[in-house]
Amino acid sequence: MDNQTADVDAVQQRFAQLGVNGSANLTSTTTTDHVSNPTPAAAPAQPARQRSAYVPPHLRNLPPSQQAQPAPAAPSFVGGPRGGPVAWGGSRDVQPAAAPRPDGGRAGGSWGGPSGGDQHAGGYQQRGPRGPPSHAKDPNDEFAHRPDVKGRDPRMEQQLYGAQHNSGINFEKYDDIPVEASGHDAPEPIVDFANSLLDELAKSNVKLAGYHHPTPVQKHSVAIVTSGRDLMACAQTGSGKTAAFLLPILSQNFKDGVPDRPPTGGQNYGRRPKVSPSSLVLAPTRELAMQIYEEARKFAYRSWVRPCVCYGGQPMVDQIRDLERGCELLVATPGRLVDLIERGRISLANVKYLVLDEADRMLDMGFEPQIRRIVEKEDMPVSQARQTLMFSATFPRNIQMLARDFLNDYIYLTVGRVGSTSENITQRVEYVEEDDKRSVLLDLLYSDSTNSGKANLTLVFVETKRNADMLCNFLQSNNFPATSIHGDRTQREREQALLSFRSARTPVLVATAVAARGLDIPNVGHVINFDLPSDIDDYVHRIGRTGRAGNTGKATAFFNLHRDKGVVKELLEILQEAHQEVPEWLDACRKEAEREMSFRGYGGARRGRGGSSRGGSGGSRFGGNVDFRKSEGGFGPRGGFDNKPQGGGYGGGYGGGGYGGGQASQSTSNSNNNWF
Ligand SMILES: Nc1ncnc2c1ncn2[C@@H]1O[C@H](COP(=O)(O)OP(=O)(O)OP(=O)(O)O)[C@@H](O)[C@H]1O
Repeated sequence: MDNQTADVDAVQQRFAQLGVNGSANLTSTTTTDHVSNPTPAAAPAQPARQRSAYVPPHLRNLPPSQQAQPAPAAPSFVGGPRGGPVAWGGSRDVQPAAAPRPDGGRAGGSWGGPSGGDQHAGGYQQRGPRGPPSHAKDPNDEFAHRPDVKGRDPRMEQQLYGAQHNSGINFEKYDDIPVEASGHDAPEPIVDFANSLLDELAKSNVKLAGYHHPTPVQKHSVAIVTSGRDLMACAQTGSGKTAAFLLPILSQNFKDGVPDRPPTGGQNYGRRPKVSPSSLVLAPTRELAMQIYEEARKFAYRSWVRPCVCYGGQPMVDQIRDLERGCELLVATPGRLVDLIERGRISLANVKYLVLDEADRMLDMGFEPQIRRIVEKEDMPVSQARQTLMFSATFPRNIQMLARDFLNDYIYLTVGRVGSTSENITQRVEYVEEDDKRSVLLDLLYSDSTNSGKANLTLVFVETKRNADMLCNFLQSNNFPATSIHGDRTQREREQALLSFRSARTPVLVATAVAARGLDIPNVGHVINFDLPSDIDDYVHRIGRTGRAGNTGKATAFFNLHRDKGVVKELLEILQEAHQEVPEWLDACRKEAEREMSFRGYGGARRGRGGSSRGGSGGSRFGGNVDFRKSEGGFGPRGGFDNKPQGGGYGGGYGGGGYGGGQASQSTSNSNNNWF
């Protein structure tokens, strides 16, 4: 038997063991054909089909006698953990035990963690006896004249900036995206980093990070924040929002100079002093918090600003120990931060810069009480005495209400249409019945692995934790190296799964919505919505895990009318908005769904939102690309609003259910526990 035949046999055996039943008509078509063109009428009521053994796409058009004959070599993923290929048919051991440590060997996986030695950009010189020696400053150093800037540390630079993934492809195309900044006296955007008002150390770190041009959101945000204004910014996924808030804040920190107070905040009535950061970033998920923290380390390099991160699922004692070594910029999830405040370990009295990243997600996850407590009921300075920034790719109206309470005379910045998807992502929607989903998924994974010449990672989203485990097991049992991430896995397991995925050891990650937001993983080439989410904003964030920073990516959604009719209208709008191909059957499904909903008396989209998730207009989701202050009383401090929480729905958009009574968080907090 020659090698090729052996490969094909191996592939055949793998698929033969699937226990996945392909339908009769599926076996005679290509991947695309069998899923994308059902007639709308036929789609909901598929005839009973005879089940047969799964036949991979490359063999489908051959007569049965040839189906076991030579075919393409077994697919492989290039770029395994040590740069070598990882064959699909390789080991089933998907544990990332010996994965490389891009962080230079910190404890606790790729995310490191406060307990894993001192990995802080600003902290390495403050280390105790076990740390490396301080790096003396070269007299020719460009910062030789600045006592607040430390010497260079090549090892640290390698750790922080070693693996740059910004390809720069299409990056300039961002300049075509329409930008709107509303609010009075919005400052002019910067043109480039070099000529901006950023502190010189910030500029130097930007260069080290490999950022040559600012993205549109960065151009505006740098100008707005350095001019001292509050900001609410909406920009597409992957468009550089993290640096858009970290850079100007750190730059302001550098300009402000080392504060004239002890790094740990001073008096605490005989107890250990409280940690008292000057910048606080709140993020919804642990993984996102870690990611922001890692970015902060890049931009804080050589400075006195020491970033720290705190999130649940990790021993509090380690985090406290790390905080006590000094913390000027704290990235935290709201729950853990409240715990630390309750234990008297953190004071917010010195906060000058407050950021809420993915604020809408935090509300959806039920964090509104914690956020309001942190911002309004502890010792944080009032909005006029701090700068507050809110960032997200989507901005439902309830978030605008939060902005009204937290922000002061802010600029509302939209880059592109709010909630739109990047045109760098090619989106496809395939009609797939529930029973066929696994089989179609295998087709897609198989064809990706044969077509792609580079290390492409695939992220598969499902709705429930249980389904994530089951699908992951299914893929593993078919020799597709996969791992999973969801809320029932321990933090360590979650971090290991991400590390394993990032390093392409397991190039398929099955995830619930816990991985939908903010995660920035290079080389995610394909996002598959195995289950479409019930909220279209989640769709936008999920597919935004690919096509980031000007790179291209693709997204495939499995749609069927039985399950997904609630999102069909908004999905269609998103496709049109991003100039994507809209299958005719999808439009027919929309009509069918609308007919059914009007028959049942639905007011609009699901979850009690009586209409669009933006603007509350009840119409198009893109009707709400507006600063709501425009329609409700103009700008200026507080925009002329009273500060009371809203009682009922907003403009008819939120009165129907989950968002009534100002309790947006509670209506969906359970879903966080059960689903993610
Ligand atoms: N000016 C820039 N030049 C080159 N790369 C950049 C620039 N700004 C950001 N990036 C890179 O782009 C990627 C995406 O950035 P980031 O994670 O901040 O996006 P985002 O807008 O926050 O996305 P999401 O909405 O999904 O959270 C990151 O890898 C980041 O390092």
